[in-house]
Amino acid sequence: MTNGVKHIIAVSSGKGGVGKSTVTANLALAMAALGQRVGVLDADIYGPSQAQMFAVPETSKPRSDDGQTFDPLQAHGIQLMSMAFLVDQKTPMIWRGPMASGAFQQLLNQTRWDNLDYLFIDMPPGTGDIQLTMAQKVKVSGAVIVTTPQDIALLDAKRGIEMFRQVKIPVLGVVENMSLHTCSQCGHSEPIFGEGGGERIAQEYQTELLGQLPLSLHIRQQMDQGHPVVLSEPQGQVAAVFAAIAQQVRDKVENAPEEETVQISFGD
Ligand SMILES: Nc1ncnc2c1ncn2[C@@H]1O[C@H](COP(=O)(O)OP(=O)(O)OP(=O)(O)O)[C@@H](O)[C@H]1O
Repeated sequence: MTNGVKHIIAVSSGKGGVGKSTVTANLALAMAALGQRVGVLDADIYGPSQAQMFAVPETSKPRSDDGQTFDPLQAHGIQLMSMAFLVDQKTPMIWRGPMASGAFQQLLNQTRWDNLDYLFIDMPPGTGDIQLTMAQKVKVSGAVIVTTPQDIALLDAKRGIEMFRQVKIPVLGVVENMSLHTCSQCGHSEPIFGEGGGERIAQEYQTELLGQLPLSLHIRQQMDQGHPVVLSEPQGQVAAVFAAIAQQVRDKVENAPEEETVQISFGD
């Protein structure tokens, strides 16, 4: 077990830009609203965005009293660590790649998480080194797959589900983001990225559609300002969807049979 953490939940997407980080931040806050102690680890080395989403100033660095371990930052009641704190974002992508697994392990092992019930990991998109490192090195209670209903995103999401299955990490379900857009002027709703994709993929892989989130100007604006919608509109419809997703995640993890969370060994 990772020190100080009861359950690790990987939030993953096949394709970039489908809203994985937005879902991670809001889901973490929704889980905290259920009375759980929650942390977020931003492992998206190619575009760490959690610090911005939690309104943490760019210059913030985690404290290290002993030079070996880091204290996570605190934001909106969430313990936060990010690749962005360790890897200079001006370092070219091509160099960041090989550093990724090492930096990820460092974040996992050298962060002094304070008694967390849930640690949500914002994964880089795709099925690369970090995913494998995670599967090899830590016990993950489950993965949440984020996708838009668009065919191209679904195709990549399927690859993600298959990868988690192969490494024996239980897939807790699918979150369909940017499902429907309702025009703020005329009220007309349109499925800009297609319809029913999340449900189809959930059925195909015998998992569940955990929730559907609208494509909404408000979600984007609040996120950019560092006030995720779950915080800024706790009584709103979107917060209710996140609350329902958080409850399902908690129920699935807490009721999982012991063997489902057993880690396979790659014999490293
Ligand atoms: N439901 C939504 N409605 C409107 N905008 C959204 C929604 N979800 C996410 N966004 C916006 O889309 C952009 C991409 O979202 P986000 O960074 O969460 O995606 P990602 O999948 O984590 O991307 P990456 O793979 O690049 O890290 C952001 O500007 C975010 O505010």
